[in-house]
Amino acid sequence: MPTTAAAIDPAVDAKPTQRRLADAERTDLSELVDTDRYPLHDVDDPRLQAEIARVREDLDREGCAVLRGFLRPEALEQARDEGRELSTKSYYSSCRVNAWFTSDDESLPASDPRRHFMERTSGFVTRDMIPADTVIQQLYVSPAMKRLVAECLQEDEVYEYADPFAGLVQNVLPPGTEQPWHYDTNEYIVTMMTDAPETGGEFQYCPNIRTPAGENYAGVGAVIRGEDTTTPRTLLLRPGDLQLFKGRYSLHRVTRVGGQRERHTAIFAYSQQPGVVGRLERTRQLYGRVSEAHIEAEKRREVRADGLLD
Ligand SMILES: O=C(O)CCC(=O)C(=O)O
Ligand SMILES: [Fe+2]
Repeated sequence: MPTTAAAIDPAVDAKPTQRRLADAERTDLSELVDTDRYPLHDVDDPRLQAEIARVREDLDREGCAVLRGFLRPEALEQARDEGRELSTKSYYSSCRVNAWFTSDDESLPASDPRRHFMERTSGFVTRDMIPADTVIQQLYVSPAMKRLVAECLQEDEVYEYADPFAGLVQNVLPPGTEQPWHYDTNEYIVTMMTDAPETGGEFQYCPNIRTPAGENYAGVGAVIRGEDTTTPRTLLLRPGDLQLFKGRYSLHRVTRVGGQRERHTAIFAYSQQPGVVGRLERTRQLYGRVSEAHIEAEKRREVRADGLLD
């Protein structure tokens, strides 16, 4: 006769699991998020409305906003421990890049900022490696989180990436590494540090240093060469703060990490449309491998480029 766990110990049945799993129907994040300050389950709550209004203002003004103390202390402790465990699965790549990620152009004078190359080390743990019971995976898929991000960005809806790797990643910066000055290709990113280095690893940004009307090479060059130290702002970020950042026009970097401890940041990637999958070559470059989803998405793009289907 088969015996079930419940038959042996009735308490098991009464308390099936302690750990919550990522669930795209779960709106109540009160175990993880400081919902006294950010009552995510009720978008109409005046406390949340006030926070959203402030975030919108900050984003409009300087492309950067922070929801301080977003995680509850116990959830932060869990996220930090999970991040430390996950970091052993990081894929690292290093390359020399300029702020635009373009290749060297010898026709330009040596002093041009496009010829200023900096060492960039990326360490990433991809979504497929991040278990469903981790704090960051639970947050990423929750409708309450998506609603918050959509409200802050004044979008109707935001969606998880369909990309099996890139939707949620943990960014790992070991001591001695940095993310040099750059712009993002995404309109915005949502991030949360889960572990801070002992020294360095500071997020610095130059609000709207370029605009759709111009690159402002002179101004950008002065920052990149370290001649202009007054334009960059340093944002004090603490583990458990949620950051929204629009990086298309605001040059930014993470300074070199010092001390013994790594810097861990969760990056929550959302899009305006469902079904987003990253490009094949870019995926290989960033994560060292690709999935069937990337290969198939690339094939569909090629078909579309021919104009033969849809
Ligand atoms: O880790 C951060 O705080 C931001 C990193 C960044 O700029 C990026 O991933 O593009
Ligand atoms: Fe960036």
